[in-house]
Amino acid sequence: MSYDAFLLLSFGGPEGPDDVMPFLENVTRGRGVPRERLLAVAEHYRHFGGVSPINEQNRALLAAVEPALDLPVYWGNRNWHPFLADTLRRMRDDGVRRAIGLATSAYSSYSACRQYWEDIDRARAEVGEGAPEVDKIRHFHDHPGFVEPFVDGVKAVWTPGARLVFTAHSIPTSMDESSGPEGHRYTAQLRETAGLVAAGAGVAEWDLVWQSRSGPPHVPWLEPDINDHLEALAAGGVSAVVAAPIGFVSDHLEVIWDLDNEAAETAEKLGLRWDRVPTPGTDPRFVRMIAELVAERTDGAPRRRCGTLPVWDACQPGCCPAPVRKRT
Ligand SMILES: CC1=C(CCC(=O)O)c2cc3nc(cc4[nH]c(cc5[nH]c(cc1n2)c(C)c5CCC(=O)O)c(CCC(=O)O)c4C)C(CCC(=O)O)=C3C
Ligand SMILES: [Fe+2]
Repeated sequence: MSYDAFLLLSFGGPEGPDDVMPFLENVTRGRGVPRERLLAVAEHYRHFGGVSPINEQNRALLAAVEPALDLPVYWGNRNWHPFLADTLRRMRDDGVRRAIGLATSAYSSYSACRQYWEDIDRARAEVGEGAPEVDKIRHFHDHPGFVEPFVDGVKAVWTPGARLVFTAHSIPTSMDESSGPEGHRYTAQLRETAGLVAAGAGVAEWDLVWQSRSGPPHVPWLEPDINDHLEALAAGGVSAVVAAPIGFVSDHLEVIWDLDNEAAETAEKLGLRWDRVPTPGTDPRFVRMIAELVAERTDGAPRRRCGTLPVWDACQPGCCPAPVRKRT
């Protein structure tokens, strides 16, 4: 297949205090997130002047990727400027017919995968006539370019006797059940990545736990939460924790608030030594990975990967379906 552009697809984040509530309303529209949760998360953003680091991180990633590709690069978000529809309109005006897209999510699940396909469909419909076609790059949870930066991060702070704890964004258990072609692929991929990172760092024992739970309390989400897990570890006599947020590709707000602030505070209260491993960000191996993933699609380059779960280029229709939303 030949493509005439590369498109980075991401979540988006506010870039000032006035953006916070409109951004959060975009994220949560029709998703049954309680108002109190919304207001609490708005406070997290306000601690950073209403600016999420995610947009700057995506600009940096795009700048690093551009010289590694033979294609013009573009960037469009789900929830904030530059919105995907505006980007697709600009691409059409630049003469782009068919783009290869990379979402800033390594894993399966509605939020991390199918929802990006829906974003693309909606944005193309909004642009209408001449809107570029967009294909999406496969999950990369087991690509060495994603795994190795975490391995180095763990090694850099490892102390014998510490507990290695991997974290990822919690999702509703129903969303995990319908993730991937046979279900539960979100948790399966995360376990695979965790095992690969732990093995690379030479650590035998590790845990996979969850962070950043949203949604109403009566809806079950993946557990345990990192904070509850720290309590359990401390009660069991553990004295040091190394936390590796393998659910994310950059140190955005879910990392710098939910881990560096909340979980670090919990650890301090419990007398636990706490080290948090960086995400890949613009690590040269991660940047090279993106070029390799594009080459898989354009030149039929072999897939470089270290896991064994199946991966695929195009998602089948039943994969990661949108959650059934009850109207109340
Ligand atoms: C799986 C997953 C990822 C990882 C994959 C990926 O990266 O895509 C992720 C990433 C992110 N989540 C982010 C922010 C938020 N997520 C929310 C809410 C939700 N996340 C969900 C899932 C995920 N989210 C879900 C199922 C919801 C419930 C609402 C719904 O069904 O959609 C809310 C609403 C308020 C609240 O937290 O309740 C916010 C503000 C940011 C931006 C951070 C920044 O600004 O720096 C990023 C990268
Ligand atoms: Fe989220």
